[in-house]
Amino acid sequence: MSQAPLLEIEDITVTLDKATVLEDVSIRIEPGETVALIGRNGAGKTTTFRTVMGQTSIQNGSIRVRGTDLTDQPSRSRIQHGIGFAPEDRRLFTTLTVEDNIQMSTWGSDSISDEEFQTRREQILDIFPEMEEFLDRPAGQLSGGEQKMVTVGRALASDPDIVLLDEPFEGLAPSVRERFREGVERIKDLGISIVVAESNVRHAGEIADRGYVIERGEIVTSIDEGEPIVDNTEIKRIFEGS
Ligand SMILES: Nc1ncnc2c1ncn2[C@@H]1O[C@H](COP(=O)(O)OP(=O)(O)OP(=O)(O)O)[C@@H](O)[C@H]1O
Repeated sequence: MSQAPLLEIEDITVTLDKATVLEDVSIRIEPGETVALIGRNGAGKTTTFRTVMGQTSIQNGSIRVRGTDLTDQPSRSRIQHGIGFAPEDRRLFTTLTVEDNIQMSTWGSDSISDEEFQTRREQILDIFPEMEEFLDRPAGQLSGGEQKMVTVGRALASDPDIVLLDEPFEGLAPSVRERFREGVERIKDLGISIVVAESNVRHAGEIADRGYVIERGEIVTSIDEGEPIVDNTEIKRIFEGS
């Protein structure tokens, strides 16, 4: 019998304020993969991630991690099952230090001891050594790029098997973006699966093994490993109108 996928989003439909924002969205992620969820602004990427994290109510469908159904579980349980999330809007506690923001994500978790957290902390600083410089500063005093770094660090603190990165490169200066790309490569090297939401096709093509294309809340095509992302026909239609 084949093993259940690491993350399986099956036929999810989400209605917000009477509008259907996601319709029958299905995505499967296997261990160690980096997969892009590509779509224009408003296509439904953030809502997909928020639904995986239990932050929206779901009309239909299921979310499973290694075959365990988490559809009705709270966000905390999803984190404990190994899903980390770096939201686009960051959601940091601006008056708390970076260190506290990161450690808070493990509060209430039975599965992470102080010792394990120290190991995670070292791993995070290994991925983004520059964070050492601002660990003691309130998160609200950091630049946008630094704050993004903290959200990724926070997503890694709970020892995830998979992280959801929502537009991690958006708004970053080219040099900072390059640092982020290196950071993402390090996360991959740790064997952590990544789902990256991207409205920038080139960025998606640079880091993802394969992809799903989302348009108006529906997955319109998937791009297999080895197939070019940037030159995909549906991508061209959506992004270039050709
Ligand atoms: N709370 C809400 N109530 C009603 N509609 C919503 C709500 N949240 C999102 N939407 C709508 O759902 C659609 C998908 O939004 P979503 O944020 O998931 O898109 P996205 O692909 O992540 O784009 P972006 O990167 O611009 O956030 C949009 O049309 C948006 O206006």
